[in-house]
Amino acid sequence: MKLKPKATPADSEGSESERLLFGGPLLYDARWADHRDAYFRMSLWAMALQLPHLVAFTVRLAWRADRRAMWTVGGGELTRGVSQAVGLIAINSVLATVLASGTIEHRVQDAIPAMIGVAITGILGALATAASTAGTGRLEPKVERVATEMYLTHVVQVELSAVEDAEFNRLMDSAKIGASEARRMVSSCTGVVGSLVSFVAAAGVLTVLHPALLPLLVLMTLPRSWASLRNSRARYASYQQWMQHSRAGRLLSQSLMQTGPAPEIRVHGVGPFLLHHFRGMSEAYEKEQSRLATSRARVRLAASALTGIAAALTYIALGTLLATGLMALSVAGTAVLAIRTGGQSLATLVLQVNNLYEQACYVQDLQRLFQEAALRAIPVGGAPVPDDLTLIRFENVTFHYPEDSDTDDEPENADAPTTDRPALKDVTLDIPLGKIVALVGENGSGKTTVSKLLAGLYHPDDGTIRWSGTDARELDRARLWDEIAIVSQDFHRWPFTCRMNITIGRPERPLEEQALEQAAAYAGADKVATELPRGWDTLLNKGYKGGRQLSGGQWQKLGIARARYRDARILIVDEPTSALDAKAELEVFDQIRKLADGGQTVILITHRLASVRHADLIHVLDKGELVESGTFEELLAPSAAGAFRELYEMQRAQFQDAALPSPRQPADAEEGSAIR
Ligand SMILES: Nc1ncnc2c1ncn2[C@@H]1O[C@H](COP(=O)(O)OP(=O)(O)OP(=O)(O)O)[C@@H](O)[C@H]1O
Repeated sequence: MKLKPKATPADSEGSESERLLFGGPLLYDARWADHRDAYFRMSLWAMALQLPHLVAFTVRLAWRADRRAMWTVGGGELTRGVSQAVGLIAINSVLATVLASGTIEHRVQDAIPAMIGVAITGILGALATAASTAGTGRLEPKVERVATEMYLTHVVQVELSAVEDAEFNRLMDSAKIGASEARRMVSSCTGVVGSLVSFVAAAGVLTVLHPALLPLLVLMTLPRSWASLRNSRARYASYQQWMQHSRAGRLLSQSLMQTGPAPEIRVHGVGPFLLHHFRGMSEAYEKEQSRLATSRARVRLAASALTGIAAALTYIALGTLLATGLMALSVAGTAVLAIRTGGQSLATLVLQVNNLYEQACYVQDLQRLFQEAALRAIPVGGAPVPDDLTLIRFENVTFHYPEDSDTDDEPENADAPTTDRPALKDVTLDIPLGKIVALVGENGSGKTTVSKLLAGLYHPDDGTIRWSGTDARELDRARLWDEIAIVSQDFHRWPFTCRMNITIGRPERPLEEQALEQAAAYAGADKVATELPRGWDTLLNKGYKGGRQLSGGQWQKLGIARARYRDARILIVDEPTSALDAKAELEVFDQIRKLADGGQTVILITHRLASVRHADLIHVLDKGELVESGTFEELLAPSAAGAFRELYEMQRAQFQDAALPSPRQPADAEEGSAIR
């Protein structure tokens, strides 16, 4: 049986909401599933072969999580199954003795040992079940924690390009469920062991009673097995196809709940608009749910009909054996019991195997994520950063941002001029250590990209970045990052305390109060903390008890203080003062200058050209290319007449046009009052 996700013509175009808000259909189509995901091509048989491997994976997780609990669960289930088998044999013995010839007193007396056996196996079974339940309860959360930790460890170790890749995100989504499914797999595995042992016991007893009864029992459960497996597979296929759509739906609902967009949602009336689209997308998903439910009901109906026929056949066979004298009445009684017990065990076994199968699909994604993350992991080790670092040089660097690995469609607007334009093209520039180096240029000219490549977040497609002669690719990335502190345009506003928002700049070091005070004073963040109700301990997360919100400028001061606290050799500041008032801006630039005087390298990205007056070197970028380099004076020299001078003139003209009105003279005032 091979399943493909359903793709209707409407899916291929996407709903109105998908087109309007997300630019196109969000469903992964069947064609995608065909070549991207081997799972959909996997037959049930191939999956069944995979199952032991996935069960072994979960057992290893359980082993890592809590060995004692694992032994308790395994031992408990085995004991339960064995006591059930022995119990059946004891019941058979009781029935045979009671239905034999002789006086009733004698027959009951003879049956007492077997009855005691039945009671003991019953008590043992109950104790074993209790032990197994307690063990499973202890093991499950631990397995989920271990799986989640492994998941997160792999995710944080991948390159930035992987985190930005839609296909890797899809895998992360699916594998995240794998971590919680691994937890459920523990109880399913337990259930499989328990029901398998019970079934084997009942089957053994049945075979002894009459060999013909066993195949009939198996026949009874086959249709149900087929139905369950088919339905789980359909559910998983649908989940995979709709995953991105569901994520987008969650995005809409979260946007409506978050504090960030809340003011705009209210003032601009975005709420009803988003709600409308949320409803539209939810309704589309509801249709898919209904389709699944209808298909599930059909499959189950067919399975029930087949099970009924098989049950009838089994009881007819039993009746025939009785009628023809091939089976004694006592044996038939035990057979009915064994069929019932065995049937129940088999039904539970099928259900548990089915659960296991469905959970294994997600756990398989977890394993795939581990493999993929290992392939895309940031390499560990490498050359140390040279001690005598004096210069970082970009040599003919060309860089394209990585494409999504699943966007192999032709772009709709193939003539768009920027479609394949590199973010940086053949850029050669120097960053001397211990200096202030400014990167300027229009929006999208490549300034931030230069800083990201410098920070080792990406590698060039062509060309080389050399740290005092050593190719940055060969450097140990952890050591390279140790040299760098960043305040990016969109630095993260951690939803933690004010103190943590600064000291998280050096998370590996114990908190240093003095360094915190210094870094805060440097960026003017000390005043921000003083004005907060609980000072440094104020939680900066408005939705929580005692949580506060800061202004954009106050946040920016924390961001700058964080980078300062990191105390790295190279400080990258990307638009550091965009939200600061004029006084704070002057103070920050003054501090940045002092840093360079103290030997720190500052990479300053800004649109305020007057602020780069004190830079030792200015690189001007345009459409990803370096167009000018020099000092402020050199770039403004009349002979230069380049991009920098042009931009600077434009900014200066804005201020010149807005001449300050002269203070009003008393005579003017009188004149004014006369006019009034
Ligand atoms: N993560 C990314 N993935 C794909 N393309 C990107 C990414 N970041 C930037 N770009 C593209 O790379 C080009 C250069 O962007 P970059 O952010 O370096 O410009 P910038 O000079 O810093 O602009 P701004 O002054 O607006 O901050 C732009 O065309 C931008 O769209």
